[in-house]
Amino acid sequence: MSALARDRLKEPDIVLEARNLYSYYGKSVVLQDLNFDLEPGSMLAVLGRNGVGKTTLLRTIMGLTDRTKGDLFFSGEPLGDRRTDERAMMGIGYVPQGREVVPRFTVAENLKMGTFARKDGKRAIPDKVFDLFPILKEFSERRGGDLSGGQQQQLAIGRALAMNPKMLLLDEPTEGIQPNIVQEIEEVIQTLNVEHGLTIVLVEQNIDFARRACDRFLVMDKGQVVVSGRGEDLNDEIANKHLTF
Ligand SMILES: Nc1ncnc2c1ncn2[C@@H]1O[C@H](COP(=O)(O)OP(=O)(O)OP(=O)(O)O)[C@@H](O)[C@H]1O
Repeated sequence: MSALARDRLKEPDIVLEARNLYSYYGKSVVLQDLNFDLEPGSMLAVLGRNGVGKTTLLRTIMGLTDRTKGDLFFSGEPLGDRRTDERAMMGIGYVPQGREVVPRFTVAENLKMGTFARKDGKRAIPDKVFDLFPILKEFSERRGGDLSGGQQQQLAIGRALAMNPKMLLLDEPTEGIQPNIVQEIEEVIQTLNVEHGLTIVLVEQNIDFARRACDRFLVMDKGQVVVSGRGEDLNDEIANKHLTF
């Protein structure tokens, strides 16, 4: 273990830490020299125009890009050579863009898939999932593919919660969802963060929600962080300069 890794193990007060992080698809570099910390129970918004590398950041945290350089620590442990399934077992839950619900599986079967990444071997779907999303209980025998977009998003979040994660990565969870469900999903995200103390990394297009809900934000451009700060400091000037099309 490197000296840097040893130092990080002494600092369990940081859940996620990136130091000089680069990430590649094949030979193309996508993320360049990212540096950030995430405290336990905090929520980080990752913002930026299309194609700047937001999804790639989440995929890098999950070990789903071809190659990385630099350091990434989760609860003080280096993630560098860990496989994706090991990262899930360590407590990183991932809700990808587009949800990736298995359409032929029932709601209950989709949720059960989430439990396979539990360290404690428990296969029961935690009550918390149904408390947060009662519709998933009601529709537990329906096929995932028959649910509406908003219900599929709830299922995808529920599936990630079924593994009892320490940190949740959410990629544009309200994209393409009807407005009445958007508010419901935003409320659940805030509940998970504020009441359940879950650490969250949220890729988000909705600046108002990011400002309201997040402790910190990063704005990315061409694979780099161009502005970062506290959620409440996410102002119109930053939005106009880096986030409007
Ligand atoms: N699997 C891949 N192989 C090669 N290049 C990729 C791959 N996925 C993404 N890229 C490239 O990496 C860059 C960043 O893409 P990424 O999807 O991370 O951006 P994004 O900010 O999440 O965009 P969006 O808001 O559209 O989802 C883009 O130039 C994209 O073309």
